[in-house]
Amino acid sequence: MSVELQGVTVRYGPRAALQDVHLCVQAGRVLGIVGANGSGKSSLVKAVAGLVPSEGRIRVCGHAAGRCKIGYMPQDLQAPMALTVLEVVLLGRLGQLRLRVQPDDLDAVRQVLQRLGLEVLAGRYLNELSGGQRQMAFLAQALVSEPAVLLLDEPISALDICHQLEVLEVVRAMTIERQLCTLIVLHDLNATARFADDVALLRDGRLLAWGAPEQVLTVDNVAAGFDTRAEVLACDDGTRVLVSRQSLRGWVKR
Ligand SMILES: Nc1ncnc2c1ncn2[C@@H]1O[C@H](COP(=O)(O)OP(=O)(O)OP(=O)(O)O)[C@@H](O)[C@H]1O
Repeated sequence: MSVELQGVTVRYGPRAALQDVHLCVQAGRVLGIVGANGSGKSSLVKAVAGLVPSEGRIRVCGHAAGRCKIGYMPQDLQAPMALTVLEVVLLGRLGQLRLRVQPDDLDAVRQVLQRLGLEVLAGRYLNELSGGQRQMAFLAQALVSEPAVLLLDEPISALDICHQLEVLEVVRAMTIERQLCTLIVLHDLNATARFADDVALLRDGRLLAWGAPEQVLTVDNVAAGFDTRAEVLACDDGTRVLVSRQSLRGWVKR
Protein backbone atom coordinates (compact mmCIF):
# COMPACT_ATOMS: atom_id res chain seq x y z
CA MET A 1 0.00 0.00 0.00
CA SER A 2 1.21 3.49 -0.76
CA VAL A 3 0.21 7.02 -1.67
CA GLU A 4 1.91 8.26 -4.83
CA LEU A 5 1.79 11.69 -6.37
CA GLN A 6 3.25 12.24 -9.82
CA GLY A 7 3.34 15.75 -11.21
CA VAL A 8 0.35 16.85 -9.13
CA THR A 9 -0.98 20.37 -9.62
CA VAL A 10 -3.99 21.93 -7.84
CA ARG A 11 -5.55 25.10 -9.20
CA TYR A 12 -8.15 27.41 -7.71
CA GLY A 13 -9.24 29.32 -10.80
CA PRO A 14 -6.18 30.37 -12.78
CA ARG A 15 -3.86 30.27 -9.74
CA ALA A 16 -1.88 27.12 -8.95
CA ALA A 17 -1.78 26.39 -5.21
CA LEU A 18 0.31 23.25 -5.80
CA GLN A 19 2.60 22.72 -8.77
CA ASP A 20 4.08 19.56 -10.22
CA VAL A 21 4.56 17.71 -6.92
CA HIS A 22 6.11 14.23 -6.90
CA LEU A 23 5.92 12.29 -3.62
CA CYS A 24 5.47 8.79 -2.26
CA VAL A 25 4.42 7.51 1.18
CA GLN A 26 4.75 3.80 1.95
CA ALA A 27 2.56 1.86 4.39
CA GLY A 28 3.74 2.09 7.99
CA ARG A 29 5.36 5.48 7.47
CA VAL A 30 4.50 9.04 8.49
CA LEU A 31 5.11 11.89 6.05
CA GLY A 32 5.31 15.30 7.73
CA ILE A 33 4.25 18.15 5.44
CA VAL A 34 5.68 21.55 6.36
CA GLY A 35 5.89 24.95 4.74
CA ALA A 36 4.97 28.58 5.22
CA ASN A 37 1.38 29.79 5.34
CA GLY A 38 -0.21 29.45 1.92
CA SER A 39 2.52 27.13 0.59
CA GLY A 40 -0.02 24.46 -0.44
CA LYS A 41 0.02 21.96 2.45
CA SER A 42 -3.77 21.71 2.85
CA SER A 43 -4.22 21.65 -0.93
CA LEU A 44 -1.90 18.65 -1.14
CA VAL A 45 -3.82 16.77 1.54
CA LYS A 46 -7.19 17.68 -0.01
CA ALA A 47 -5.98 16.47 -3.41
CA VAL A 48 -5.05 13.08 -1.89
CA ALA A 49 -8.48 12.95 -0.22
CA GLY A 50 -10.09 13.68 -3.59
CA LEU A 51 -11.70 16.83 -2.19
CA VAL A 52 -10.23 19.20 -4.77
CA PRO A 53 -9.64 18.50 -8.46
CA SER A 54 -6.03 17.98 -9.43
CA GLU A 55 -3.90 17.46 -12.51
CA GLY A 56 -1.21 14.80 -12.73
CA ARG A 57 -1.55 11.38 -11.19
CA ILE A 58 -2.50 10.42 -7.63
CA ARG A 59 -2.63 6.75 -6.68
CA VAL A 60 -3.93 5.88 -3.23
CA CYS A 61 -3.49 2.17 -2.45
CA GLY A 62 -3.49 1.54 -6.19
CA HIS A 63 -6.67 3.53 -6.84
CA ALA A 64 -7.45 7.05 -8.03
CA ALA A 65 -7.77 9.72 -5.31
CA GLY A 66 -10.96 9.44 -3.25
CA ARG A 67 -11.52 5.72 -3.93
CA CYS A 68 -9.60 4.26 -1.00
CA LYS A 69 -10.62 4.28 2.69
CA ILE A 70 -9.27 7.53 4.06
CA GLY A 71 -9.37 9.05 7.53
CA TYR A 72 -9.29 12.81 7.03
CA MET A 73 -9.07 15.49 9.69
CA PRO A 74 -9.42 18.95 8.13
CA GLN A 75 -7.77 22.08 9.44
CA ASP A 76 -11.11 23.86 9.91
CA LEU A 77 -13.21 21.82 12.27
CA GLN A 78 -16.85 22.58 11.76
CA ALA A 79 -19.47 20.31 13.19
CA PRO A 80 -23.07 20.13 14.32
CA MET A 81 -22.58 21.16 17.91
CA ALA A 82 -25.63 19.35 19.30
CA LEU A 83 -23.67 16.11 19.20
CA THR A 84 -21.75 14.40 21.95
CA VAL A 85 -18.12 13.34 21.54
CA LEU A 86 -19.25 9.71 21.27
CA GLU A 87 -21.68 10.61 18.47
CA VAL A 88 -19.09 12.68 16.61
CA VAL A 89 -16.57 9.85 16.77
CA LEU A 90 -19.25 7.34 15.72
CA LEU A 91 -19.79 9.45 12.59
CA GLY A 92 -16.31 8.34 11.58
CA ARG A 93 -17.82 4.86 11.13
CA LEU A 94 -20.39 6.11 8.59
CA GLY A 95 -18.88 3.88 5.91
CA GLN A 96 -19.50 0.81 8.08
CA LEU A 97 -22.74 1.81 9.86
CA ARG A 98 -25.89 -0.14 9.12
CA LEU A 99 -29.47 0.70 10.11
CA ARG A 100 -28.63 -0.03 13.73
CA VAL A 101 -25.36 0.76 15.43
CA GLN A 102 -23.58 -2.56 15.89
CA PRO A 103 -21.58 -3.50 19.02
CA ASP A 104 -18.33 -3.59 16.99
CA ASP A 105 -18.88 0.05 15.99
CA LEU A 106 -19.27 1.05 19.63
CA ASP A 107 -16.24 -1.06 20.57
CA ALA A 108 -14.14 0.69 17.93
CA VAL A 109 -15.29 4.07 19.24
CA ARG A 110 -14.55 3.14 22.85
CA GLN A 111 -11.10 1.85 21.93
CA VAL A 112 -10.07 4.99 20.12
CA LEU A 113 -11.49 7.22 22.88
CA GLN A 114 -9.48 5.22 25.41
CA ARG A 115 -6.33 5.42 23.29
CA LEU A 116 -6.60 9.21 23.21
CA GLY A 117 -7.64 9.50 26.87
CA LEU A 118 -11.05 10.87 25.89
CA GLU A 119 -13.40 8.40 27.63
CA VAL A 120 -14.33 10.99 30.26
CA LEU A 121 -15.53 13.31 27.51
CA ALA A 122 -17.65 10.71 25.67
CA GLY A 123 -21.00 12.08 26.90
CA ARG A 124 -20.10 15.77 26.65
CA TYR A 125 -21.48 18.03 23.92
CA LEU A 126 -18.97 19.41 21.46
CA ASN A 127 -19.93 23.00 22.20
CA GLU A 128 -19.07 22.45 25.87
CA LEU A 129 -15.50 21.46 25.09
CA SER A 130 -12.30 23.45 24.88
CA GLY A 131 -10.71 23.96 21.46
CA GLY A 132 -8.06 21.33 22.19
CA GLN A 133 -10.60 18.78 23.43
CA ARG A 134 -12.68 19.34 20.28
CA GLN A 135 -9.60 18.86 18.12
CA MET A 136 -8.89 15.51 19.83
CA ALA A 137 -12.51 14.42 19.27
CA PHE A 138 -12.09 15.01 15.53
CA LEU A 139 -8.80 13.15 15.53
CA ALA A 140 -10.65 10.23 17.15
CA GLN A 141 -13.24 10.47 14.36
CA ALA A 142 -10.52 10.18 11.70
CA LEU A 143 -8.87 7.22 13.47
CA VAL A 144 -12.05 5.23 14.15
CA SER A 145 -12.84 4.73 10.49
CA GLU A 146 -10.02 2.16 10.27
CA PRO A 147 -8.56 3.85 7.23
CA ALA A 148 -5.73 2.69 5.00
CA VAL A 149 -4.62 6.30 4.63
CA LEU A 150 -4.63 8.91 7.38
CA LEU A 151 -4.64 12.58 6.39
CA LEU A 152 -4.26 14.99 9.32
CA ASP A 153 -4.19 18.72 8.66
CA GLU A 154 -2.65 20.49 11.67
CA PRO A 155 -4.05 18.04 14.23
CA ILE A 156 -2.11 19.47 17.20
CA SER A 157 -2.48 23.20 16.59
CA ALA A 158 -4.77 23.67 19.64
CA LEU A 159 -3.07 21.21 21.98
CA ASP A 160 -0.79 21.78 24.96
CA ILE A 161 2.71 20.27 24.79
CA CYS A 162 1.75 17.13 26.69
CA HIS A 163 -1.26 16.39 24.46
CA GLN A 164 0.84 17.20 21.38
CA LEU A 165 3.34 14.51 22.35
CA GLU A 166 0.64 11.99 23.22
CA VAL A 167 -1.27 12.55 19.99
CA LEU A 168 1.82 12.28 17.81
CA GLU A 169 2.88 9.10 19.65
CA VAL A 170 -0.56 7.57 19.10
CA VAL A 171 -0.55 8.54 15.42
CA ARG A 172 2.89 7.05 14.89
CA ALA A 173 2.06 3.87 16.82
CA MET A 174 -1.21 3.34 14.90
CA THR A 175 0.58 4.00 11.61
CA ILE A 176 2.97 1.15 12.36
CA GLU A 177 0.41 -1.22 13.94
CA ARG A 178 -2.13 -0.85 11.14
CA GLN A 179 0.42 -0.19 8.37
CA LEU A 180 -1.27 3.08 7.44
CA CYS A 181 0.09 5.66 5.02
CA THR A 182 -0.03 8.80 7.15
CA LEU A 183 0.31 12.36 5.88
CA ILE A 184 0.37 14.98 8.63
CA VAL A 185 0.57 18.76 8.21
CA LEU A 186 2.50 20.39 11.04
CA HIS A 187 3.90 23.85 11.76
CA ASP A 188 6.19 22.66 14.53
CA LEU A 189 9.42 21.69 12.75
CA ASN A 190 10.93 20.01 15.81
CA ALA A 191 7.84 17.86 16.34
CA THR A 192 7.98 16.99 12.64
CA ALA A 193 11.65 16.03 12.88
CA ARG A 194 10.90 13.83 15.85
CA PHE A 195 7.74 12.05 14.70
CA ALA A 196 7.85 11.92 10.91
CA ASP A 197 9.78 9.29 8.97
CA ASP A 198 10.01 11.62 5.98
CA VAL A 199 9.37 15.31 5.51
CA ALA A 200 8.05 17.25 2.51
CA LEU A 201 8.83 20.98 2.52
CA LEU A 202 6.63 23.15 0.31
CA ARG A 203 7.25 26.68 -0.85
CA ASP A 204 4.77 28.60 -3.03
CA GLY A 205 3.11 25.34 -4.09
CA ARG A 206 6.35 23.66 -5.11
CA LEU A 207 8.17 20.83 -3.39
CA LEU A 208 11.39 22.37 -2.13
CA ALA A 209 12.74 19.26 -0.42
CA TRP A 210 11.57 15.74 0.41
CA GLY A 211 13.40 13.07 2.40
CA ALA A 212 14.61 12.16 5.87
CA PRO A 213 14.00 14.87 8.52
CA GLU A 214 17.71 15.63 9.00
CA GLN A 215 18.16 16.07 5.24
CA VAL A 216 15.13 18.33 4.79
CA LEU A 217 15.06 20.40 7.97
CA THR A 218 18.42 22.07 7.46
CA VAL A 219 19.32 25.68 8.14
CA ASP A 220 19.46 26.39 4.39
CA ASN A 221 16.09 24.79 3.66
CA VAL A 222 14.46 26.61 6.58
CA ALA A 223 15.81 29.88 5.16
CA ALA A 224 14.51 29.02 1.67
CA GLY A 225 11.17 27.70 2.91
CA PHE A 226 10.32 30.17 5.64
CA ASP A 227 12.51 33.25 5.09
CA THR A 228 13.90 32.61 8.54
CA ARG A 229 17.41 32.30 9.84
CA ALA A 230 17.55 29.27 12.11
CA GLU A 231 20.18 27.52 14.14
CA VAL A 232 20.52 23.82 14.91
CA LEU A 233 21.33 23.00 18.52
CA ALA A 234 22.52 19.54 19.56
CA CYS A 235 20.87 18.09 22.69
CA ASP A 236 22.59 15.80 25.21
CA ASP A 237 20.71 12.77 23.87
CA GLY A 238 21.97 13.41 20.35
CA THR A 239 18.74 14.88 18.96
CA ARG A 240 18.83 18.19 17.09
CA VAL A 241 16.60 21.16 17.82
CA LEU A 242 15.92 23.95 15.36
CA VAL A 243 15.68 27.40 16.86
CA SER A 244 14.40 30.28 14.72
CA ARG A 245 16.59 33.33 15.25
CA GLN A 246 15.55 35.99 12.80
CA SER A 247 13.04 36.78 10.07
CA LEU A 248 14.86 37.39 6.80
CA ARG A 249 12.03 39.54 5.42
CA GLY A 250 12.78 43.19 5.07
CA TRP A 251 9.52 44.50 6.49
CA VAL A 252 10.05 43.42 10.10
CA LYS A 253 11.15 46.51 12.09
CA ARG A 254 13.73 46.14 14.81
N1 LIG B 1 -10.76 27.55 -1.97
C1 LIG B 1 -9.76 28.31 -2.39
N2 LIG B 1 -9.98 29.21 -3.38
C2 LIG B 1 -8.95 30.00 -3.84
N3 LIG B 1 -7.70 29.94 -3.37
C3 LIG B 1 -7.44 29.06 -2.38
C4 LIG B 1 -8.45 28.22 -1.84
N4 LIG B 1 -7.90 27.45 -0.89
C5 LIG B 1 -6.60 27.81 -0.81
N5 LIG B 1 -6.33 28.77 -1.71
C6 LIG B 1 -5.02 29.41 -1.94
O1 LIG B 1 -4.10 28.38 -2.28
C7 LIG B 1 -2.84 28.62 -1.66
C8 LIG B 1 -2.46 27.41 -0.82
O2 LIG B 1 -3.40 27.31 0.24
P1 LIG B 1 -3.32 26.11 1.29
O3 LIG B 1 -4.52 26.23 2.18
O4 LIG B 1 -3.09 24.85 0.58
O5 LIG B 1 -1.99 26.54 2.09
P2 LIG B 1 -1.38 26.00 3.45
O6 LIG B 1 0.05 25.72 3.21
O7 LIG B 1 -2.20 24.87 3.97
O8 LIG B 1 -1.50 27.27 4.38
P3 LIG B 1 -1.69 27.47 5.99
O9 LIG B 1 -0.38 27.06 6.63
O10 LIG B 1 -1.91 28.92 6.14
O11 LIG B 1 -2.85 26.63 6.44
C9 LIG B 1 -2.98 29.91 -0.86
O12 LIG B 1 -2.45 30.98 -1.61
C10 LIG B 1 -4.48 30.08 -0.70
O13 LIG B 1 -4.82 31.45 -0.64
